[in-house]
Amino acid sequence: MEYIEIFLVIFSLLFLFCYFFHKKDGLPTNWPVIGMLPAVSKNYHRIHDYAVEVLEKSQLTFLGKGPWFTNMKFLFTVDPANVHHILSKNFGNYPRGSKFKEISEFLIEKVWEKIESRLIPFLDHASEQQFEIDLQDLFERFSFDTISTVVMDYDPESLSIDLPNLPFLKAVRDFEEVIVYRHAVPTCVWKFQRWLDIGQEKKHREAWKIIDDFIYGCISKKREEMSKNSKSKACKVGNEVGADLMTIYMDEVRKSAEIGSNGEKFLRDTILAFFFAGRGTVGVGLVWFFYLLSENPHVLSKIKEELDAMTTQMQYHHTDDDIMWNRYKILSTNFQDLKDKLIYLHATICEALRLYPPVAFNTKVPIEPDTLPSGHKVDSSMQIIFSTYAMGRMKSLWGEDCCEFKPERWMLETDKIRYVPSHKFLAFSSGPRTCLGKNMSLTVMKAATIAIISRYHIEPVQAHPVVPETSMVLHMKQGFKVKVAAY
Ligand code: HEM
Repeated sequence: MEYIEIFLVIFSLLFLFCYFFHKKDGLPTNWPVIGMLPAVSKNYHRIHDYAVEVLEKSQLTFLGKGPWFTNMKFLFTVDPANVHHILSKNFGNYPRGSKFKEISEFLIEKVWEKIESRLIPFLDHASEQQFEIDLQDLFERFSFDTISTVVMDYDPESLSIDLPNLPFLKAVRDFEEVIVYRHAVPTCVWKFQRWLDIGQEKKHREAWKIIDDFIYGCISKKREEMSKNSKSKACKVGNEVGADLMTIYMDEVRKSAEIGSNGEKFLRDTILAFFFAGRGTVGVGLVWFFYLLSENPHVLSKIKEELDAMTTQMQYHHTDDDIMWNRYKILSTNFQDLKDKLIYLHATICEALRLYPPVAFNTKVPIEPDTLPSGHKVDSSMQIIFSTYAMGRMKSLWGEDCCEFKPERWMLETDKIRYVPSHKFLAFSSGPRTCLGKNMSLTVMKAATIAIISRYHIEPVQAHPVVPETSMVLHMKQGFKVKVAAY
């Protein structure tokens, strides 16, 4: 038999095999040898929405398998009972202890400073010159500068009029891209690439060096500053207005015998963890929020109504200059007012984070074998994946209108916020590992929203569909192009 005939026979057999064994229920088929690779490859470009379809059809939990040689097993779940079990009840079995302090509200003044000194001048300029801007890029730069200032007391000024291309910003983007790549390919593949120092792994090494040098540079600069003037504002810690996280943690390292000689590395790791956790997430949260507002002008009007009512009702006697902008400023730097009084704005942000959670999925690996409330057995050979994106879009959890943007679902009739347990609204995770920047993020998002909607009209100029990228942080695939006009 000629080779071509042998090939045709094998091909026909494979075709018949695929035809008879292909599952007709819309769930991915687990093929011999290649596992679920075909279904995943076919839907990779729309992986988040594919997760919604699969999990809706499989009663909220689905067991996925990679090619046999990788021995990859994944349990995808959006079942609130499983989430509660893993992240709270049996937390010890799904490790990584928290060594962080919650970011405190006193840092909000630094946030407003960034709004006034960076965001507003840029938007004024864009409005005067009438040029198109990518709101995603703008918010990424805004949150990059804000988080750097809050965490390291350093403003990289990435949000300047000329939108500079900073090596550190690029290194951070490269680094995040490689992390996603490592999740997507078998461990042996990326480890081999690392050994050869090629491709994504070479990029990772180079990016890591830039980030490492930068963070250590900031630490030693801060040390110098502190030793030069030990009584300066920067050295006062605790609830002192103006202290950044690095200063607070340096004080912790100085006091703690346990950290000892690892102090420098502890500081680097802690600063990095905050930095990575906060940098992309806030920007992405804001861009989806503004996209949803542009699609739902009635919601924007209601936020403005609430804001107007607040600023006119509240008596800010302690300001001499009672112009509107100062009222917004006072409101936006009052942590308690932002938290308790702007109920509709709060509901709107929660609703946006439900539909477009900045951290689209999260993974855990059990230490010991365990049985989840859904009956699924898990062990240490298995990765458990929570799709936060899919969880916000399950009909069984949020009702038939789950894909609609309805801030009212977060409100009680008494105009109070409806309590939703964190194992159902997973945007900030749940249990002892809940996001430590949650309150800060909500505050930053509210302050930025107040500043923007009170001054500008935003007009989308999208010529393409707005869709999420296949990545852990839910970026928009092609950004969000808009024009701004000052009122
Ligand atoms: C809208 C914005 C944000 C969202 C949606 C978000 C979401 C999350 C999620 C899902 C986790 C859990 C990750 C895991 O289990 O591995 C997390 C952890 C964390 N987040 Fe955020 N985050 C946001 C903003 C921030 C900000 C601004 C900061 C601080 C600058 C921050 C600091 C942290 C830290 C330190 C952790 C790790 C907590 C621990 O390990 O105990 N986050 N965040």
